[in-house]
Amino acid sequence: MFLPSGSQDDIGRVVSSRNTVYEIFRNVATMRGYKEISTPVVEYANTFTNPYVGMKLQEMLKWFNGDGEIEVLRPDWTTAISRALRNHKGDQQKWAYQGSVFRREKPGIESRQVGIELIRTSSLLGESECLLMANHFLSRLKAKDFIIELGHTEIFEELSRSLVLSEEKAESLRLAMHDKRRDEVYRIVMENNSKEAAEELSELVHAYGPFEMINQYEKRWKDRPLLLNVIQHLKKLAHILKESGINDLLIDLGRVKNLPYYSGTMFRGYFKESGAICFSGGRYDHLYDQFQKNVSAVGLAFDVDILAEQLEFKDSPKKLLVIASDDSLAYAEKLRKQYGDYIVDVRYEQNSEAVYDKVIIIQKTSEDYEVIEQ
Ligand SMILES: N[C@@H](Cc1c[nH]c[nH+]1)C(=O)O
Repeated sequence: MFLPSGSQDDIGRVVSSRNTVYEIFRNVATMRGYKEISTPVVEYANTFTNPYVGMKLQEMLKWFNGDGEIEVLRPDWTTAISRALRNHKGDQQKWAYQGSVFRREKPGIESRQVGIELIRTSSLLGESECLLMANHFLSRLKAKDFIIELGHTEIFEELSRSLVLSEEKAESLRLAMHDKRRDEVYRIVMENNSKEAAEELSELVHAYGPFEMINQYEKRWKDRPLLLNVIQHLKKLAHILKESGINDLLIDLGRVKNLPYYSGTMFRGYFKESGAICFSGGRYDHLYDQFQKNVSAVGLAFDVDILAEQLEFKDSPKKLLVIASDDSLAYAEKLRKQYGDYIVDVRYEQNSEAVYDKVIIIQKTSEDYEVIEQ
């Protein structure tokens, strides 16, 4: 009644967990040489809907401004950052950000992200840094049970290149690939009378599993230079990850892009137990074309809400309750020094809800203060 549907207040643990995620992210990003960047929450819709980006206006939170232009709440950091950095001079390659994005398709509308964007790096350096940073950050969050999935936009693009499909049909095909509906993929492609493509694409739906599966496809595509190149690139990337101790890798060679601007390697991180996606990203070398700039770029964003959910507070400090009065507030403040490693809560009476490791009462005597431990 007081809040629009999709908006909500949060209290206590969930807020603390998110803030812990933000803090650890900032620390890891700083220590890896990232520079922080922030962009406004309100932008022009066209920044995200223009053909270079291709996001859908229907999914954005939007309104008309006084001049009749459509403005939106930031639906995507990557696009906003490319706009912000389009004329940036200097050699900084690694950028880090934190804040909300707003998309209608997401339950809750607002989702909190922390993320990184790397520009003008060689492709292996940029992609491996994204995933090594993800591993570093998730380890700092003590989130060990995750798995990384690698995919590449060019496999589906190459195998469907020869098809002549209306925009609508192309979208249905992409959707069927995304949902792994093999029969539907076969049916749509057969409408095009392309038996070979229908077989290849419907088989691609199942090119999903442990990373080692990639060797099969390396053999299968040995005479197809473009596909072979993609496979060898993914193998090199996986090799760097494995050498760095990251062994839980999957491939999804049939993956289609979840954001229109991806052009190359894509990656996602899943929690094994819940299957929740904790990060998602990829290469987008053509996003800067809209500014007549040729900039290679790759990045990923972490879902703060998902990360915060699985955070455990193992070593939270002990709690002290100081019961004071109007006369002893200044004295109670002094006690904080003495109990430097405690969480110190000053109140006038007991708290019926919280549990404390220690409770002390300050009583003012005629001369001084008396501290009584309970
Ligand atoms: N902006 C993407 C993540 C990403 C960052 N950089 C590249 N991709 C998302 O919201 O899913």
